[in-house]
Amino acid sequence: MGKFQVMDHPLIQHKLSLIRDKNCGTKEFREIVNEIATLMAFEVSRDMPLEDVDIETPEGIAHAKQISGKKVAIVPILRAGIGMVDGILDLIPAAKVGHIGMYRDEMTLEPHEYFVKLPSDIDQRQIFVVDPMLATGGSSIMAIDALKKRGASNIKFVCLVAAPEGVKALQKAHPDVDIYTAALDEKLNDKGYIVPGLGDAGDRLFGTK
Ligand SMILES: O=P(O)(O)OC[C@H]1O[C@H](OP(=O)(O)OP(=O)(O)O)[C@H](O)[C@@H]1O
Ligand SMILES: O=c1cc[nH]c(=O)[nH]1
Ligand SMILES: [Mg+2]
Repeated sequence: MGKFQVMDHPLIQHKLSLIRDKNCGTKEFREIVNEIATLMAFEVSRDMPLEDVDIETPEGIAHAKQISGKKVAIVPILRAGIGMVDGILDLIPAAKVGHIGMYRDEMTLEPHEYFVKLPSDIDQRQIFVVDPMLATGGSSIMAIDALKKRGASNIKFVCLVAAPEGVKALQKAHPDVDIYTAALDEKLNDKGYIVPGLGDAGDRLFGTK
C-alpha cells in the first residue's frame, strides 16, 4: 500500500483555515492555494533521488549532491488542479506540466474525461497529480488510469482536502500511489461534497459561481 500522509505543518493548517472560510474571495483563495501547494511540494519531493557531484567553489572542491534520474511532471486535474501548479513550479521550475480534464456529473457523481495532454516522456517522469479535492475518488482514480494507460508508473497524488471515502477508493484502485493531503475531513454529504471541506474548489478558484 502507498503512503498516506496528512501534512499538518502549522503553516499549512493555518493557510487551509483561511481558504475554508466562505468569505475568502477568489483572489485570496487562488493565492493561498498556491502557497499551500508550495509548502506541500517541499515534502512531496523529499525522496527525489540525488547523485554525487564535485563542484568547484572559489575555495576548493565541494563533494555535493544534485537531483538525478527521474525528472518531474506536474499533472493537474482540470479545472481545480490548475490552482496548485504555479505553487509547485515555484519550487521545481524545470518540471513539465501535463493536463487531464475531468468533470464530475452532478447527479451521478461519475467522473468524465474530456482532455488529456501530457509530456511525451511521461513514462520516465516522477508524476505529481494535483487536485485540491479528493471526494469520492472517482476523478483521481480515472486520471491515474489515464496516466498508467500511457506508461506512467511513478505517481504521487497531492490534494488539499480528502474525504475518508475517497482515500479508501483511491488506495484500493491504485495501491502503488502515495497520497498527500493537507487535511482529512469527516465525510461526504449527499451531493458528494466534502464536509466541512471548502465548497467547490473550481468555482472558488475561478469565480464561476
Ligand atoms: O473525488 P471526486 O468525487 O471525483 O470529486 C473531486 C473532483 O470534483 C472536483 O472537480 P469538478 O468535477 O467540480 O470539476 P472542476 O474542477 O472543473 O470544477 C474536484 O476538483 C475534483 O476533480
Ligand atoms: O467538496 C467537494 C467535492 C468535490 N469537488 C469540490 O470541488 N468540492
Ligand atoms: Mg468543480
